[in-house]
Amino acid sequence: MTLPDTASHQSGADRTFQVDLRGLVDLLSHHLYSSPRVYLRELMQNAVDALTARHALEPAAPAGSFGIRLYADRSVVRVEDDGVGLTEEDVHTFLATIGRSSKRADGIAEQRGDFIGQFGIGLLSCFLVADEIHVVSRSARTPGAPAVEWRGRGDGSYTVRALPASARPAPGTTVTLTPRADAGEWTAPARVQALAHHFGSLLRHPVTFDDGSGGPAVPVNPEPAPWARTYPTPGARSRALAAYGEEVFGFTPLDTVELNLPAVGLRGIACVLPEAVPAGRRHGHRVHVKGMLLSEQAEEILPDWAFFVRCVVDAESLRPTASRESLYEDDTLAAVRDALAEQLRAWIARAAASDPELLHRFLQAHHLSVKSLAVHDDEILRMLLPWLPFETTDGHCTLDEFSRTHRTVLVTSSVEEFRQVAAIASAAGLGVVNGGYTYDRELVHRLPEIRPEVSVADLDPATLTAHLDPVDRETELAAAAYLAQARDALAVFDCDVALRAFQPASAPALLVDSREARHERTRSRLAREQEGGLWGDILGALQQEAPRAQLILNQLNPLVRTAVAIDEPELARTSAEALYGQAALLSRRPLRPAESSLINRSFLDLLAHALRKDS
Ligand SMILES: Nc1ncnc2c1ncn2[C@@H]1O[C@H](COP(=O)(O)OP(=O)(O)OP(=O)(O)O)[C@@H](O)[C@H]1O
Repeated sequence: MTLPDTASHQSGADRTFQVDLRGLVDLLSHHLYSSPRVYLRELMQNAVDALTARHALEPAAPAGSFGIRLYADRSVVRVEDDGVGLTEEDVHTFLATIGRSSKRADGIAEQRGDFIGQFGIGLLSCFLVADEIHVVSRSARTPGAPAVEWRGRGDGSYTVRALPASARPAPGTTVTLTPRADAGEWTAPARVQALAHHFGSLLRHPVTFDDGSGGPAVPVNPEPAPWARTYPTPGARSRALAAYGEEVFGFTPLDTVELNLPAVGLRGIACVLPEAVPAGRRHGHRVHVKGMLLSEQAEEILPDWAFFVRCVVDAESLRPTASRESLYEDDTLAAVRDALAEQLRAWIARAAASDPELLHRFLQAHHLSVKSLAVHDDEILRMLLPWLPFETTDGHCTLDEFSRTHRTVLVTSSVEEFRQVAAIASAAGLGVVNGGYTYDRELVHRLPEIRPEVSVADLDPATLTAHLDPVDRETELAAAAYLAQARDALAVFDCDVALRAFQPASAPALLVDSREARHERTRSRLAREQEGGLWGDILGALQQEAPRAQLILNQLNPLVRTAVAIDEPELARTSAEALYGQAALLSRRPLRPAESSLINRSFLDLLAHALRKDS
C-alpha cells in the first residue's frame, strides 16, 4: 500500500475533479435527450461523420462508394459503416473517453465544420435502449492495424481486444446493441426502419435497412432531397416541393418558397401555412445538417415574424447543441437567419408585385398577424399595407382599393363610432375606415408614407356634423318646441338634440357619442357625487369641458318630420326617447341600464298610444 503523497496535501496544490462515472453516464445518456429514439440518430450521425472522414482520406473515391447499412431483427440493432474506422489507440482515446471527440482533435480543427458531432458524448445515448454497446472497427488510416473490439457498459466500464484482421477485412465500424426488454418500442425492426427514414431520408451516402427476414435490404434514402432533383417543368418542381412539404408537415402549403444560401451550403423550402396561427405561437423548423435530420423544433433559423411558414432546410455547416434539439447561437446562425428572412421578404415582395391572387390568399389567412408585424417592421409595412384588408364604408376592402376612390381617408377610433357614422358618412360621400380594431387606426395613419397623394384624418363627431346640412331658419323655428322637449327628456344622458338634413333619408337620427365623451361624463358625474370628498377634489381638478352626446335628427326623414310637428307633450317626449333609443341600438355599443329601461318604456308607451288610437 502506498502512503498518500504529502505534497498533494499542501494547501493550494492543484487537484483534479473526481467523476462518478455511473452518474455521469446516466446524466449524459438519460437526461440530455427528449426521447430514447435519438440513439439511432446518434449512431447514424457517427457513421456519416466516419464516411466524411474516409472521403477526406481518399478524395479520389467516387461519391457513393462508401455507405451505411442498418440491421434490426427482434434481438439486435446494428449500424455498420464503411467509414474511416478506429485503431485500438483511437478506441481508448475517443470511444472510451467521455467528452473527447476525434472531430475536434488537434490538427483537424480546420475541418471541424465537416463533421456533425463534436462533443464526444453522442454514443452514450445508446444506453437509453441497451446496457452494452458493442463496437468492431478497422481503421482506414492505419490499414495494417488489426481490427478492434470494444464493449462499453452503462456503469462506465469497458473492455478492448484486438481481433484478427480476418474478423473485419475492410475498413469501417459496426456498432451492435442488444436492446433491453423495456426498449422494444424503439428497437423493433419496423420502428428502426421508420426512424432511419425519419432521420436519414436526405442523407447523401447510400443507406440501406435489413430486417433480418432474408429479403433484400431496402434503401432508406433512394432519392436525393426534393430540391436537389431535376424536374421536367417549373410547375412540376413546385408541385413536388409542395407535396414534400405536405408529407413532412401534414398540411397543404399555401405556397412553397425555395431557400438557397450557397455560403453555408443551405437549401430547403419554406411552406406557407394555409391558416392563421395564434399570435405568439412559434413553430419549429426541421433542420438537417449534411442530410441528417438533427432538429424538428429549431426555432432559431428564422426571426419571430416569420410565423407564417414552416421550413425544412439542409445545411452543410450549422452547429447543433449537444442535445441537437436546438442550434448553437453563433454568428453563422445569425447570418443564416438574416439571409433566410431576406428570402421570405423577397417572396412577399414578389407576390405583392406580380401575383395578386397568391397575395390575396396569403393575406386572407394571415392579415391579423401581418398587421401586428407591419406596426414594427417598416419594410413589411411598405410592401403590404396597401394590400391589407380593412372594414370601410365601401365594405371590406384593401387600402389600395379604398384610397383610389377616397383621397382623404377618415378613420374612426372605435368600432362603435364606425357603426354610428358609417351609413351617414358614406351617404355624404365620405370614406371612413373602421380604426377600432387593434393596430388598424395606427396602420391607416401610416398610409401617406407609402401613398403621399392620400391624406388621413381622424373622424371625430365634429368632422361628421360639419358635413350635415343645417336646416333653414323657418324649419328650425317650427321645430323649436319639439327640440326643447326632446332636450329635456334626454338631459339625463347629457345629450344635446339638433335638427339637420342628411342622407340617407331613411335614417331618422344619428347619435354622436364618442367613447372619450362618455368617459368624461362618467368622470364628471362621479366628481359631482363625491363633492367635498378627496376623490371629488381630485376628479374635479381633472375636469375638462364635458363633451356632450348629440342626437341629430334627420329633417329629411318622414318620421322625424311628423314627430317635430307633434303638439301632445307626452307623445313628443316619448318619441324623442324612442329616437334616442333606436340610434343608441344602431351604434351596437353596450347600453347602460338607464338606456335599456328608456327603450323599454318608450316602446310600451308608443304601443299603448297606438292601441288607444285604434280603439
Ligand atoms: N462509426 C464510427 N466510426 C468511427 N469513429 C467513431 C464512430 N462512432 C464513434 N466514433 C468515435 O468515437 C468518438 C465519440 O463518439 P460520440 O458519438 O460519443 O461523440 P461525437 O460524435 O464525437 O460528438 P457528439 O457528442 O457531438 O456526437 C467520435 O469522436 C469518434 O472518434
